[in-house]
Amino acid sequence: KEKVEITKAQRALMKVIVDAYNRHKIPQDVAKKLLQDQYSAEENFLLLTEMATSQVQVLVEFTKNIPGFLSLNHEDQIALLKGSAVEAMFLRSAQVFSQKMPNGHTEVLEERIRKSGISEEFMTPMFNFYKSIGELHMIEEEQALLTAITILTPDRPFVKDQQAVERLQEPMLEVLRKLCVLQHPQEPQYFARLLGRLTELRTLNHYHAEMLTSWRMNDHKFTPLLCEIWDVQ
Ligand SMILES: COc1ccc(-c2nc3ccccc3n2[C@H](C(=O)NC2CCCCC2)C2CCCCC2)c(OC)c1
Repeated sequence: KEKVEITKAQRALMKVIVDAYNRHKIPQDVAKKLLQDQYSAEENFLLLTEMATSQVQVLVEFTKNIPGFLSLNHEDQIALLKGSAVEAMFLRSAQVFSQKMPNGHTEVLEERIRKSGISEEFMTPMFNFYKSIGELHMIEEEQALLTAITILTPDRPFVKDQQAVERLQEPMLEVLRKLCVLQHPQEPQYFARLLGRLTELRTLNHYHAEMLTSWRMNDHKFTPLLCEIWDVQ
């Protein structure tokens, strides 16, 4: 039986990531807002673009706190952010959707999202992902590390020095692996399940631009930041 122990250095790395993650969590208010009222497709689209814009800004701040990130080649820093922003947004949405809510609230939230204006064909892949994240019952350390690992994916388009990114991602993967063994001793394959979610997350990337342009309304307006990050307009 492998005796797993998180070293002092690994605990310090985890603390840096979790503190940054908690400091840069956008307010959960989007779920509360959606539970309060029903909005038109136009209002929902505006809410999505506002939430997504602030989430990208928060993601940049979180990423700057990842040890070693600011020492990477500057073009590679941009390539990593651009390459992971949509995945980080869906990962955050899944965490918001899976958070503990009073009885029946998650069902109302799901209903509001289903009727928000997004076209039918994307509901299944999106909710399948949200539910598969929810089933993992991740602790915040796992959520924070998974977000950092998503950002530090070496094979994003246009990344020049992939080895430098691997050198940052590997210690995160090792801490997460140990954490999973310690947190879920009954589930030796838990870490593999967690990484499997990252593969599912990449498929949402493919749907993303079409989810936006097919939103049930005319004249989809995006903020300049979202035009940079999303493949729209
Ligand atoms: C591209 O298509 C879509 C479709 C749905 C969502 C989504 N899934 C959600 C699950 C839980 C709560 C909110 C959720 N959202 C939108 C939102 O506000 N997402 C925020 C993005 C930044 C990080 C926090 C969540 C809602 C959907 C209902 C209409 C208003 C926007 C989504 O979030 C990427 C993207």
